[in-house]
Amino acid sequence: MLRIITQQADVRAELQRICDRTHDEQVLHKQATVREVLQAVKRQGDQAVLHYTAEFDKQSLNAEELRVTGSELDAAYQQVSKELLGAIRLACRQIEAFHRQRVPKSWVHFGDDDVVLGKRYNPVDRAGLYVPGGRAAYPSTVLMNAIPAVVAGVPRIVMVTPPRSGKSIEPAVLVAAQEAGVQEIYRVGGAQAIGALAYGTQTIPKVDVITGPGNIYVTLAKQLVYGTVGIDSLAGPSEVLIIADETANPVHVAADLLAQAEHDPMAAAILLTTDPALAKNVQVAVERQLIDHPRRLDTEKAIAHYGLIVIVESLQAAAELSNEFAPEHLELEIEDPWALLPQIRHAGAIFLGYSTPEAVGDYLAGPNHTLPTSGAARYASALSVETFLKHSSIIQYSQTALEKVAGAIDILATSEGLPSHADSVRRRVQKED
Ligand SMILES: NC(=O)c1ccc[n+]([C@@H]2O[C@H](COP(=O)([O-])OP(=O)(O)OC[C@H]3O[C@@H](n4cnc5c(N)ncnc54)[C@H](O)[C@@H]3O)[C@@H](O)[C@H]2O)c1
Ligand SMILES: N[C@H](CO)Cc1c[nH]c[nH+]1
Ligand SMILES: [Zn+2]
Repeated sequence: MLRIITQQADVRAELQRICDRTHDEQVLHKQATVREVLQAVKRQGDQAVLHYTAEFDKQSLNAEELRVTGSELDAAYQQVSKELLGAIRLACRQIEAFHRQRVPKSWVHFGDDDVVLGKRYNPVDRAGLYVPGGRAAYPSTVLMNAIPAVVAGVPRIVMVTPPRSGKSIEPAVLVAAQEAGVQEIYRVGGAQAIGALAYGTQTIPKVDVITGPGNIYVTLAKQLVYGTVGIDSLAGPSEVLIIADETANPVHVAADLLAQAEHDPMAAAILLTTDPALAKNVQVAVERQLIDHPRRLDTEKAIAHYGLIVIVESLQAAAELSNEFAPEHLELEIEDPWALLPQIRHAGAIFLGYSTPEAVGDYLAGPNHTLPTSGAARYASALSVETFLKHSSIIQYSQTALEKVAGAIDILATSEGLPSHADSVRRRVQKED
C-alpha cells in the first residue's frame, strides 16, 4: 500500500531515505560483489565475463558467442512486426531531430595583438553503450544511447546488453541498434559488461566513455570504473516525483507512479499533493491498477519501500521538497504548470500538464530518457551529444601579445615558486644585447 504522510511528519528524512536508496548501507554488500566482478574481468578478461554471465544471467556462452553475428542482426528484422518497426523509426526520427538541435561547434576568436583563442570539439574514439535487459528489454534505450553518439560522430560504437533466455537478445533491441547505426553488439550485462568495456577483454574492446542506464549493479560498476573511462551520469533505478493539485486525475497520477515503479523493485514513485482527497484517491487507484499487473510482485516492492504520498501545504512547499530530492522525472499535474516551473531547479526531465505522461519522454518526444537518479540531478544532466564530445582549448599568442603579459606571468610564476615557468616566458621576450 502506498503510504500517505503529511508535511508535518518528518518528510525530509523520509524523502532523503528514498533518494539515498542506491548509496545507503544496504547496498554495501552489492558493492563488494561489483568490486569482485570488476577485478576478475580486469585480470581474466573473457573468462570472467563468461563465468559471471553464467552465474548472474544463467546463460552459458563461449567466447565466440559473445558477439552478435551479422546473420542474427539480419534475422531480427524478420522477427519484429511492421507496426513495431514503424514505431521504432518514428522514435528514431524524433530523437535524432532533438539531438541535432544544438550540437556544439568548434570556434575560434581573433583578439587584439593577434591573440587567437577557441575551443575545438572532437568525439571520443570509442563509446560503449549499456542497454539494460534484466527485467525488461529496452529498444528505446538503444535509441537514446546510440543516436547522440552517432550525431557526435563517434567512429566506433559498441553496445552491450545481457543475454536473455536461450542466449538470445530481443529482436527489437537488435533492430533498434541497426536503425540507429550500431552493428557491434556483445551479449553481456551487469557489472561484468561495464568491466569489459572499461578494461577491454580478448573479445570486447576497451572504450573511452560508457553510457546508459541500468540497475544497481550496473550503476555501482559505472561509479567504480569512472576515471579509467568516462561515464555519462549515474542513471540507476528509475524515479518519478509528481506534483499534483486538486485538478489532477487520480487514475492518471496512479498510472504514472506505477509506470516508474514497474521498472525495478528499487524504483521510486512519489506524489506531493496539496489535496488530501486526491491523495486518498491515488492510493486506492494504485491498489486497483496493481491487481492484474503482470509485474505485480516487483512493482509492489518498489511501492512499499520507495513509494510515498505527501500532503503538502502549498505548491511552493512541493517545489522546495522536489528541489531537495532532485528527481529523475518530475511531472507537474497542476492547473498552471508554467507558473510553478521557475521554482523548479533540479530535475532530470520536467513534464508539464495533464497530457504529458512521462511515457511520452520515455519513448519518443525526443529528449533523452537516460537521466540522473538518486539526487544526481543536482549536478548532472540527461545523456546528450555532449556526453560523447570533449573539447581542446586553442591558444595562440603573437610576440607582441606575449611581451605585454610577460611581467604578469613572471610575478605569478615566482609567487608559485616555479622559476622555469617564468624563465620560459622571459627567454622569449628578453632583448638580446
Ligand atoms: N535512469 C535511467 O535513465 C533509466 C532508463 C531506463 C532504465 N533504467 C533502469 O534500468 C534498470 C534495468 O534493470 P534490469 O535489471 O532490468 O537490467 P540491467 O541490464 O540493468 O541488469 C541486469 C544485469 O544485472 C546483473 N545482476 C542481476 N542480479 C545480480 C546479482 N544478484 N549480482 C550481480 N549482478 C546481478 C546481471 O548480470 C544482469 O545482466 C532499472 O533499474 C530501470 O529502472 C533507468
Ligand atoms: N523510465 C525509464 C527511465 O528511467 C526509461 C524507459 C524506457 N522504457 C520505458 N521507460
Ligand atoms: Zn519508463
